[in-house]
Amino acid sequence: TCHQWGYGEEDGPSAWHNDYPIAQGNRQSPIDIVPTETVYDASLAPIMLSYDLCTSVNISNNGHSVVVEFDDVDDRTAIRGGPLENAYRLKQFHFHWGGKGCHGSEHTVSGKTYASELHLVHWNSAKYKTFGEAAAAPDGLAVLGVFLEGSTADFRGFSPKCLLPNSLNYWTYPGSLTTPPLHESVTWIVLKEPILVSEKQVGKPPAVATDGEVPNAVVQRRGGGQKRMENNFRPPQPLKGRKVRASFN
Ligand SMILES: CCCCNCc1ccc(S(N)(=O)=O)cc1
Ligand SMILES: [Zn+2]
Repeated sequence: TCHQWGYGEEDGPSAWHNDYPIAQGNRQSPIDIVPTETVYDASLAPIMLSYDLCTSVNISNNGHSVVVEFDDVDDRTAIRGGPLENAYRLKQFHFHWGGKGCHGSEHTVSGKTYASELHLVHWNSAKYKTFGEAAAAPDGLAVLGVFLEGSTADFRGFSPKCLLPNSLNYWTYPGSLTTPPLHESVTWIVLKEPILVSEKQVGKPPAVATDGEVPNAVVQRRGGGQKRMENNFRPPQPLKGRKVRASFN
């Protein structure tokens, strides 16, 4: 069978190891972040985001999420500092969400789930020539995770900068893609402070699939061909001895 995966009963996270054995690897994501078990590392630099000259090129529903892609021909739009040794170039951002109520984030904080989680995906353009190459390398990607919870928030323009909270305090740990191919290539940087988005925005999944083309994330939804894409989050994975560092005390 070709690599069809989703979030349903048959093809969801508990089945992914059949096609992607790395699902049971030693640096899988997401994880449950337990603040009292994190280690404050004073040598961790602040993260620096240069998103001012970012050029989004498209938005698409890939059957697993809504993805906004960026023009990544140069380091204009990049993340630096933090646990990173050089600039990582912004490739895309996307979201993970639930259905009703407050579960939907991938990372959890002492078991607390948020309504949704934004992932800003960057790749190590200093060491690799393409995103695909970087995505398979242990130091290839850096994903900035931002929790979203309910109320109303500004959403002017499309600069990812307006999607960020006031504080850039973060946790960081070595992990993986949270969807197949689950490559263990991600340095995760998860911001502690959530941003606020409106209940109706988070509760209501994005535009339904266009008629006829029903992405696989929708196909296995039971309840009679509902057109909603929801619950596209992977549950927390074993820490396997990894250290989670905090940039703040
Ligand atoms: C070489 C093919 C890789 C495509 N994979 C994209 C991708 C990017 C980010 C994440 S996430 N959810 O870990 O940020 C998952 C999957
Ligand atoms: Zn993601």
